[in-house]
Amino acid sequence: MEIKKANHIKGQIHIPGDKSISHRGVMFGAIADGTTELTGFLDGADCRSTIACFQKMGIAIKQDADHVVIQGKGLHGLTEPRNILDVGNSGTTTRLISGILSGCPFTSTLNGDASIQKRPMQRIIKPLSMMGARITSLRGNDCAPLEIKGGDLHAIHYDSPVASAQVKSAILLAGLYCDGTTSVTEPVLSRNHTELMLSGFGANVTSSGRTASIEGNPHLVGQKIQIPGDISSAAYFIAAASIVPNAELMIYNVNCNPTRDGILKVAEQMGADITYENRRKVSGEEVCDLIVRSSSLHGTTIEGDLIPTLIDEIPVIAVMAAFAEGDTIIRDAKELRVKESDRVTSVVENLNAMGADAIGTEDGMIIHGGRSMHGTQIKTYADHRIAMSFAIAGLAADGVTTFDDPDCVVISYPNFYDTLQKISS
Ligand SMILES: O=C(O)C1=C[C@@H](OP(=O)(O)O)[C@@H](O)[C@H](O)C1
Ligand SMILES: C=C(OP(=O)(O)O)C(=O)O
Repeated sequence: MEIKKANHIKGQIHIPGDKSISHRGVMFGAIADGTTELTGFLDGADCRSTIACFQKMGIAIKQDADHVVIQGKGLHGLTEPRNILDVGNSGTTTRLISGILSGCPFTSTLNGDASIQKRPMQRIIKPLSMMGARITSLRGNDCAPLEIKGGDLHAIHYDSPVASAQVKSAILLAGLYCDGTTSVTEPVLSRNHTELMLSGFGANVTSSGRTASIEGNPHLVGQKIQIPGDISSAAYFIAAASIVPNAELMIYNVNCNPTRDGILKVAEQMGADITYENRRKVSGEEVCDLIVRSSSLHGTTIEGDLIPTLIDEIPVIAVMAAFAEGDTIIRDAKELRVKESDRVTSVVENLNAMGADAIGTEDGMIIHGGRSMHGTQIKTYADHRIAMSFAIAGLAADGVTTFDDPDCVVISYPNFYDTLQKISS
């Protein structure tokens, strides 16, 4: 894959389904009674890992591209898997499924690729163990592989030290298997797809500020769910249309849930030209169409409550910052260091290799924008978001940009390069 400097961007695109919502649709469908039908499902490697895990526990799931039908067996219908559950590269699969497995009276083992074996799991092991699950990190390093012996849980209130929807969701899902109310308070509110979707399936979920609560033993009923496009995937095209001259791009069907829309706020704060059309609600989620045109961007500060609303978009925001005038400061984003790669290091290293002036900090980075940028071979660290972010940088940099592992985009956006080619020239 080679990316060359683009002279303009034009067109209309539909981006693939939201990854977070796709995972949840499969998981909640599996533990609901009856049929769940998902349209707009993200046919990416991470969501396929989630499907495969539930198939191994006796759930019939048929997938045809972005259409998925799940024959749910109810809260207590999963069967003990005969083999290891392979979570692949997916942190969301690992942490959410652990919440469900904690409630199931059998033993299971989760494992995944080299990246997942380095991601921190103590953050779910601790609260799920407090609820009564017996979870062992088999190599004693608080990472996968994990062995989970579930059953006999009790409700807790948990003050989470980390703003993480994966941690919150694991606890709420385990709470389904408890008598009474389970609740989680986060330091900063994280994405709320679990709360919205579980309540659509019939659970009694309430949210008040940074606290989400769930009543145990609900009757979950299969649903028809239309999954909106992923704002984390739209982010690459929002950035591209903002930094390439002569751009006008229509992006249809973007999930703009306020717990996910930080990229839009920050892009506008940096001077991006974004028009919103056709705001609507689809299957409980806010959706809109976007028109993005070229603009001249300037630096900004990104911190605090905004961080969880754009955590996965920081790599591409950093790229925008390198093409903006002035300084961009990103702080309170220590979580970047424990994603598919250490995204402080992987972003800063690649930006500087392209000619930018970026410095990594303990919890973020500082980018002195407006330097002259040139193509290079990008080190993706097998991280889909690094590959896609630097493909966008390549569109606005001089020369040619290549990648050591371009195919890692299959995790969240298999057709990424096709769509990029279609709209840029
Ligand atoms: O719940 C989810 O679907 C996700 C939550 C976020 O992770 P954390 O919960 O670790 O912040 C995000 O980075 C990830 O891509 C998806
Ligand atoms: C962090 C991500 O996903 P996960 O945690 O599910 O691996 C991501 O998609 O950027």
